[in-house]
Order: sequence, then C-alpha cells, then structure tokens
Amino acid sequence: MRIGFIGTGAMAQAIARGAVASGVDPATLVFSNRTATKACDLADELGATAASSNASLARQADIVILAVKPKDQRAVIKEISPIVVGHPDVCVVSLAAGRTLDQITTDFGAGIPLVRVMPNVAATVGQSMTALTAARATDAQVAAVRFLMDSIGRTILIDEDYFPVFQALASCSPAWYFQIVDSFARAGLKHGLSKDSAVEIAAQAMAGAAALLLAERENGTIPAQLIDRVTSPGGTTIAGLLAAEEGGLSTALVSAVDASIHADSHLG
Ligand SMILES: NC(=O)C1=CN([C@@H]2O[C@H](COP(=O)(O)OP(=O)(O)OC[C@H]3O[C@@H](n4cnc5c(N)ncnc54)[C@H](OP(=O)(O)O)[C@@H]3O)[C@@H](O)[C@H]2O)C=CC1
Ligand SMILES: O=C(O)[C@@H]1CCC=N1
Repeated sequence: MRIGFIGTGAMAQAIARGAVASGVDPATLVFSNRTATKACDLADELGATAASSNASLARQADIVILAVKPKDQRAVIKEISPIVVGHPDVCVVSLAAGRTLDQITTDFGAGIPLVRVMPNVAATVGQSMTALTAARATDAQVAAVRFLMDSIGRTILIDEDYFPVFQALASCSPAWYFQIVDSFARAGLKHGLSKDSAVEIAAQAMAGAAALLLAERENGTIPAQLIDRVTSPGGTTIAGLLAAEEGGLSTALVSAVDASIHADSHLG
C-alpha cells in the first residue's frame, strides 16, 4: 500500500517520520509540495520518493493525505479529482481544520472514500491526540489510516459532529497550554527564577500531571480526586486554586473552547 502526502509541512513531516519510526517501509511513502525542494528533502531524509506534481502523486498512492492548509485544499482537490474519482481503492485523507466530509465530497464532485483526521502539534514528538471519522471508506481503509495515526500518538474514532469540540480540546489546546506555561514562567521570573528554569519546571509539572491523570484514569480516577490529593487543608494549593478561580480560570477555559468552535464554523 502506497501512502502519498500532498503538502510536506509540519503535520505531514510529523506523520511521515512517526510512520517510518514505527516500522512503515519508507519506500511506500511519496511526497509532493508546492515548494518542491521541501518534498525532495523529506523524501531524501526518509528514503522515500518525491512526486513531480500532486497529480502524479495521486496516480501512485492508495492513500492520499491532503496535508495543506484549509484555504489551499480546494485547489489541490481540483488537481487530483480527475484521477481519484471513480477509483474506490483510493482513499483520501483530510487533515484540514474546519472542512467537513460533506464540503470535501462536494469539492470532489463525487462520493469518494474519505477519512477526516484531526491530529495535534505534539505529533512531532509522538504524543498527538488524534481523532478520525470517515465516509464511504472501507473498514480496511479506515484501519490503515488509523494505523498510520497510531504512530504519532493516541487515536480515537468519533462522530464528525464532535470534531469542532475535539479540535478545541486536543488540537488548539496545546497553544493554550503553552500560554499557561509561559504565564507560570512569568510568575517564576517575578519571584526570582530564570525564565528558562521556570519554563522547564512548569512544563515538567504539566507533563507529570498529565501522565498521572492518564495512568490513574485507567482505574476510574477523575481529575477532581487528584485535585483533592494535592490540596492540603489550609495549605498552599487550595489558596492558589481559589485565587485562580477568582480570576476566572474555569470560565475562561470554557469560553476559549466556545470561541474555537465558533471560529471553526467559519473556516470551511
Ligand atoms: N499545525 C497544527 O497544529 C495542526 C494542523 N492541522 C491541519 O493540518 C494541515 C497542515 O497544517 P501544517 O502542517 O501545520 O501546515 P504547514 O503550513 O506547515 O504545511 C502546509 C504545506 O502545504 C504546502 N502546500 C500549500 N499549497 C499546496 C499545493 N497547492 N500543493 C502542494 N503543497 C501545498 C505548503 O507548501 P510550501 O512549502 O510551499 O509553503 C506547506 O509545506 C492543515 O490543514 C491544518 O488545518 C490539524 C491539526 C493541528
Ligand atoms: O489554528 C488552527 O486553525 C489549527 C487547527 C487546530 C490547530 N491549529
């Protein structure tokens, strides 16, 4: 099975490197990119192939991954639809935020096998949380795409209706977590730490908290129980937690998710 990536930016690079690291034969990967040298460089790095055009790539691949920005997707679909339509053995995968299966199907002008995927930036370090949903793809095609995404982190199959909220919680939230760490680092700076140390300290605390939560979740533990484990009576954590809530922490995060869902509805 040959896998083609149209667009070799941050996401395509992460997925392709993850796939090769987890044992996918690089000879089965083919790349094309608007700036062709980028596709060639990635192909050289991995021992894969660069295609001379998006159309040439579509002729070679069983799975065609559209890894371009949402605004560039329609132009790519125009180039490849004459090749892909009418070949149900070819499955198209979209990474684009805000573009629904229906919108993509309309752009192709026919009901081709489609998988919509939403990874996140932590794919670069094999720690993505990735959602998948499909239309008309066979179980084998969905399984092949999921196998690929499993190589960059955790995956979940969800109904497409939940993509906007998933995207906020998993794909936008890394930027919000970076902002939170940056804010903690400023607090560290205020109290005499170097910014660099404060970033390391806050980021490791965040990573440790996430690892603990995911491990304990297996036993049914919920975040509130872990909060109770950290907060001593009359102690420092409860003082800080209440101050953060007074500053609107919970409502600010819910508003962030609402704003992201609203923005998503205007992307397609
Ligand atoms: N970044 C993220 O955190 C996430 C991104 N996504 C989605 O993933 C997709 C890719 O995002 P990302 O990797 O960050 O984007 P990048 O900007 O890093 O990469 C996009 C690539 O597409 C190439 N490109 C643009 N137009 C064409 C074209 N007509 N033909 C071939 N290649 C083209 C660009 O080429 P050039 O080198 O010439 O610029 C660039 O290399 C987007 O749809 C985004 O919504 C989803 C979840 C998270
Ligand atoms: O900001 C964006 O639109 C994309 C979608 C998810 C992460 N980045």
